[in-house]
Amino acid sequence: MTHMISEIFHAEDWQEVAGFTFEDITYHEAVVGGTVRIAFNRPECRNAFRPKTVDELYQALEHARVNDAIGVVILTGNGPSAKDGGWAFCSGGDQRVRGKDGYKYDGTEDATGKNLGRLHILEVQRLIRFMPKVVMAVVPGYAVGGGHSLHVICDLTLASEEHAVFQQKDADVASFDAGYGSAYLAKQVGQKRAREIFFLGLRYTAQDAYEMGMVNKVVPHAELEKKALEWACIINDKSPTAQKMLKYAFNMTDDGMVGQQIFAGEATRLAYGTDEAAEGREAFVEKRQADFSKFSRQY
Ligand SMILES: CC(C)(COP(=O)(O)OP(=O)(O)OC[C@H]1O[C@@H](n2cnc3c(N)ncnc32)[C@H](O)[C@@H]1OP(=O)(O)O)[C@@H](O)C(=O)NCCC(=O)NCCSC(=O)CCC(=O)c1ccccc1C(=O)O
Repeated sequence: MTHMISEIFHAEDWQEVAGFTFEDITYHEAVVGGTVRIAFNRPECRNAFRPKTVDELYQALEHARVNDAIGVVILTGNGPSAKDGGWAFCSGGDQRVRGKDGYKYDGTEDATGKNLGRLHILEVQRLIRFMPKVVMAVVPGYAVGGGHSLHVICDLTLASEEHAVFQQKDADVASFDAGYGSAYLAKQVGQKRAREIFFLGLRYTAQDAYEMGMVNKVVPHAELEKKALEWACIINDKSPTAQKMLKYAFNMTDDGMVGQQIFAGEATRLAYGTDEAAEGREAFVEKRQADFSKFSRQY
């Protein structure tokens, strides 16, 4: 018997990525190739993340990041909840395990053995931000708190017309995403709107979020995952180098020296592919003076 992943998941389009035994997420690769689907799998608590969830998410994202066959990562939430039928992308940090120093592992899960609290969802945010792939948030229900921040940091967001709810409740539970979740949000929707979203913590529909500029497309719920894979295929049909450089170019204006470093690193890789770079390397290895005289100064 096939285990149901999510009511709007199309099993024929995906195969499970081998080699992992995840509990809090599911991880699939598209049968057509080029795309992976990573999904929160705790629908009974609106896909809230505990430290174990974040560890698994980081592992899957890192696996996708270094896989050169992958161009698009779909990040979504499985559902609905068997308890009450509710849908969620992610409702942020699991408040039941929040301690004074961050979110706590239960019992033996803590690799340090010291039961140190974690806030490593921020490491996941950076992984999404800096990976040379298009990351698409596919929001079938609540995107709240740290879950809202995750959608903000993704390159694109598709949202369920019927069930998506965008809400920033950090301040209700005395938390604050003072990084991308707020400052980058303001770049998307404007300062007044971003401040409203955080200071009031109101609920917004997919259509509201689209009109504000933080959602790319509002999609009927039943078609959400098909549309996401369709968009992923369109993205993957284009030049991988162009797509990678575009993502880094979009990031660079907001990412300071790190953004410059990442963009420049990829420019260096492109330069390594030229005859000019080969001459520099070969001259060193052959212990001779490099001859760059035949190379153009065209710009
Ligand atoms: C999401 C809701 C608005 C949905 O409401 P509703 O449909 O009425 O469902 P409920 O009955 O409330 O929920 C069903 C069930 O799920 C449990 N649950 C929901 N969310 C959580 C959660 N976040 N943690 C634990 N449990 C959750 C709920 O208790 C119910 O359980 P039952 O046993 O069935 O009763 C609503 O659920 C809601 O408001 N949820 C809480 C949203 C929230 O406050 N999220 C945390 C915000 S803070 C945060 O995410 C910080 C993250 C972080 O690590 C961080 C750290 C440092 C800097 C930045 C960040 C960052 O923001 O990323």
